[in-house]
Amino acid sequence: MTDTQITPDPVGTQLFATMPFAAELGIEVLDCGPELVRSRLQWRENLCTLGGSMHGGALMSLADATAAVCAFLNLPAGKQGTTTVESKTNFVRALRSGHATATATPLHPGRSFIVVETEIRDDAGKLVAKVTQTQAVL
Ligand SMILES: CC(C)(COP(=O)(O)OP(=O)(O)OC[C@H]1O[C@@H](n2cnc3c(N)ncnc32)[C@H](O)[C@@H]1OP(=O)(O)O)[C@@H](O)C(=O)NCCC(=O)NCCSC(=O)Cc1ccccc1
Repeated sequence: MTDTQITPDPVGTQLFATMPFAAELGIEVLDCGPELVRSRLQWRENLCTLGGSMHGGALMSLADATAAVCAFLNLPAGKQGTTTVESKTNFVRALRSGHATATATPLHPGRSFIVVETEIRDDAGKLVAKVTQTQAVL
C-alpha cells in the first residue's frame, strides 16, 4: 500500500501549523478528531540516522505532534491546552522508505492528565513504533 496522494484534513492542518517544528518537518494531516488523529511524514535522507533509517527523533516528533493534537481535542471544558510531561517509545522496525503514518487515540482523557497512545506504521501497515505519552492539562 503506497498511497502518495492525500486530501489533507483542513482543521488538522491548522492545528498542526500552531507547532512550528511540526510544520518544519513537513507533517501531513490525514484525519483529525477527538477519537483519532492520523498524520504522516515522508521518508527523506535528511531525516535519517545511519543506514538510511528514519531518525528516532523524527519519529518521536511525528508521534508527539499527533498526540498533542489528540490531547487538545480531548481537553476538559474551560481548559486551554496541553503539554507533554512523559513519553515512552518502542522502535520495533526501521523505516527506510515511504511514509511513517502515525495514529493517535486517547487512552485516558482525564481532568489533569490525558494519556494518548500513538502507533506509527509503514506503507505496508507494519508497526514501526509505539508511543505512549502523558499530556498535562493546562
Ligand atoms: C532490528 C531491531 C532492533 C530488532 O528486531 P526484533 O525486535 O528482534 O524484531 P524482529 O526479529 O521481529 O524484526 C523486526 C524487523 O527488524 C528486522 N531485523 C531484525 N533483526 C535485524 C538485524 N539484525 N538487522 C537488520 N534488520 C533486522 C526484521 O527483518 C524485521 O523487519 P521486517 O518485518 O522483515 O520488515 C528492530 O526492533 C528495529 O529495527 N527497530 C527499529 C530501530 C530504529 O529504526 N530506531 C530508530 C533509529 S535509531 C535513533 O534514531 C536513535 C534515537 C532514538 C530516539 C531519539 C533520538 C535518537
